[in-house]
Amino acid sequence: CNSEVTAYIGLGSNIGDRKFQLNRAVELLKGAEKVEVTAVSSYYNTAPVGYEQQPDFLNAVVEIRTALSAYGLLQLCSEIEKELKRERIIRWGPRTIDLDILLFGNEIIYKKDLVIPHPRMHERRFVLEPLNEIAPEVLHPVFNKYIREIFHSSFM
Ligand SMILES: Nc1nc2nc(S)n(CCO)c2c(=O)[nH]1
Repeated sequence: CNSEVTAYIGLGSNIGDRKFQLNRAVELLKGAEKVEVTAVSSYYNTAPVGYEQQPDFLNAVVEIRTALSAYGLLQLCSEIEKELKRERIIRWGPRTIDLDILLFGNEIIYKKDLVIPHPRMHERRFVLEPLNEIAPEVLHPVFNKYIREIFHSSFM
């Protein structure tokens, strides 16, 4: 397995059939070239963070093994978002899905269009709870703390 990494993607949806939306995103990741889905967290209903005047989200985290580069994975995530936003079932109207790259192996990337680890993941229970469920022993390469430590310390 030349140059494959384990990466973690955060999924979030708060418009339309949220569960269907997350399931579709997982299916599209499973069907993607150079991507193997190795774990999917439970789906968590979470209160909106940032802008409160919107519906609750359904959030999850997916673990993948991938031979894609970080930019290749970013491209795949935006393709999946576009694909799902394009799909419309009349009764629900627009669908919303976000795919955020949380971790990409131990890589630290700080570019205008790509920052990894995700800069706000350590402040977000809607990320930490599903991530801790499937990857408590993963090390955050910037904080050098295990996900379970960050998750538990975020409730001090
Ligand atoms: N609970 C919750 N709040 C959020 N605020 C924003 S922005 N987002 C979108 C993150 O990409 C979320 C989310 O996914 N879940």
